Amino acid sequence: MTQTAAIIGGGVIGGGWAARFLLNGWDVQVFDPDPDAARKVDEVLANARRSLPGLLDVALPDEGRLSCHGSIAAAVDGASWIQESVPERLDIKHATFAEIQKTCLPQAVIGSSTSGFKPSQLQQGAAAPGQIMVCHPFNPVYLLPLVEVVTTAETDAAVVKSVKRLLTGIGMYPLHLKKEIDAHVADRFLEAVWREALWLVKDGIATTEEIDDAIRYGFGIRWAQMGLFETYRVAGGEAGMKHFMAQFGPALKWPWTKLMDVPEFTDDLVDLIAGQSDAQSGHHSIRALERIRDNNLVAMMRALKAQNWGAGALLQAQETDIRARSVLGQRADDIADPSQPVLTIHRAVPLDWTDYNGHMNEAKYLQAFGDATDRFMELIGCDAAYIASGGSYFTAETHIRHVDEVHAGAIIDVRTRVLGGGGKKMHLWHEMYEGDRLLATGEHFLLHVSLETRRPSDAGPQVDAALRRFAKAQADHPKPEGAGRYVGAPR
Ligand SMILES: NC(=O)C1=CN([C@@H]2O[C@H](COP(=O)(O)OP(=O)(O)OC[C@H]3O[C@@H](n4cnc5c(N)ncnc54)[C@H](O)[C@@H]3O)[C@@H](O)[C@H]2O)C=CC1
Ligand SMILES: C[N+](C)(C)CC(=O)CC(=O)[O-]
Repeated sequence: MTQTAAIIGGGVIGGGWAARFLLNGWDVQVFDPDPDAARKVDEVLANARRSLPGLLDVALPDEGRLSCHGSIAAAVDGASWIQESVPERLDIKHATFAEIQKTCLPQAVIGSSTSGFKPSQLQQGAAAPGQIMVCHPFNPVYLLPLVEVVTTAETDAAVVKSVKRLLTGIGMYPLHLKKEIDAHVADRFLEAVWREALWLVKDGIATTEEIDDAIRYGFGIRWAQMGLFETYRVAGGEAGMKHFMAQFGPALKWPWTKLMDVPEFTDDLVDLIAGQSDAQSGHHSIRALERIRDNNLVAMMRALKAQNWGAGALLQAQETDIRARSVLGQRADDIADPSQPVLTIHRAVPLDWTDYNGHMNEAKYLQAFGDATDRFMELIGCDAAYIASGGSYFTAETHIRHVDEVHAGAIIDVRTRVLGGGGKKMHLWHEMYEGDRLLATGEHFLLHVSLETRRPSDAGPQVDAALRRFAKAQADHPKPEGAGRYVGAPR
């Protein structure tokens, strides 16, 4: 059954939460008193639609329904998750919780996006304190997985368990903190770095752009994949962490830092920072910067996914879970009617698959058809275990016809037919669609090989039988239009 999330406050963060829930199949009900809020949420959603679905190599569930409401009571009606993202002021947050708790479901989770307040502060004076907890996300909420979950003694352990399950289900990484503290964990780092950067600008040591360069050309990339301690462990060389600490620990006491002071936010300092920031990035609109940021995040996260590491390992796990629950997790025996083409790919076109022509690059058609072949091999039993036992298929010949273009974010399906197969041979026909629009066809001839001799060999009996079952059941279908075509054939 579709679940409903209420988003109270639809600004930068509320809009991001709305997109995260919606694109993971939840219905979303928004309340925000700003008359412009629906437009802003729509704009965030448009950016999310072009970036989030393509993170995975399998489609997310169908998008839920979005509605905007004129009161908190209407927005929280029937919601099992309520995410508060109103401005960072305790009095506004308290008034919002009081209004929510007048009518919300008693079992609903009330998560607060607060960047700094402790959950015990949020719970003060609440009708049901145990229902309120910190669920602190990171911008853009629809792409970044981290959520700091901070609870108090009032919070039921079973609720925490269900909160973690629900957040994991929408592709997030709940980090449950052992103790509450002002600004949780991640914002304490960010504040420390920000404070130091402000001094560097104020003292004329570096501009905003130079500081950003110091991060993005170096330790920023390093942190994204290993964090702080794992990075420093490696930096200690063979002698490891203890050596690293012995060598660099004393430096912490040298005057390298002004971390304990905060520069005063005088008009001069604000103008200096804002002016440098305008010079650095003012030629891009905020929405354009968001799109640049999202393109980069998607490319980096997909690179981490290929390595099954860090945030990428989380994507792998989500993808495995979605596949297992869909027809893409089927084996040949699960398919009652083998006479029909088999769905082998159901996914969104990722941002990093598009090119200078603004559409899916030709190389990615081969990628998608290659993935469809891999999926079909798995379906007939040529899976990781079979390959480890020494047999596999190598592609000998490929012919792709590009019929129509497709853009980032579109959901594409590949349906696969067997034109022939058995013994050493497998002849596949892939058709790629967006809805019922044919985008491309791929004809692929593969040979079964022994991975030991690297020479053609007959497929194992179970793989062979499964392949022949499809080939026989589909043999009476007319030959697909375009099959056997070659580049010089008359048009
Ligand atoms: N912007 C950021 O980078 C991050 C912000 N947060 C936290 O998220 C929360 C929201 O921050 P932003 O989205 O950045 O602020 P924002 O200013 O973009 O959005 C706040 C929204 O709340 C609405 N609002 C004001 N009073 C309201 C009320 N009584 N009921 C419902 N809506 C109301 C406003 O109209 C506005 O659309 C804050 O607690 C902030 O600390 C958390 C992570 C990152
Ligand atoms: C600046 N900030 C404190 C609102 C930042 C956050 O809370 C998290 C983020 O997205 O950086």
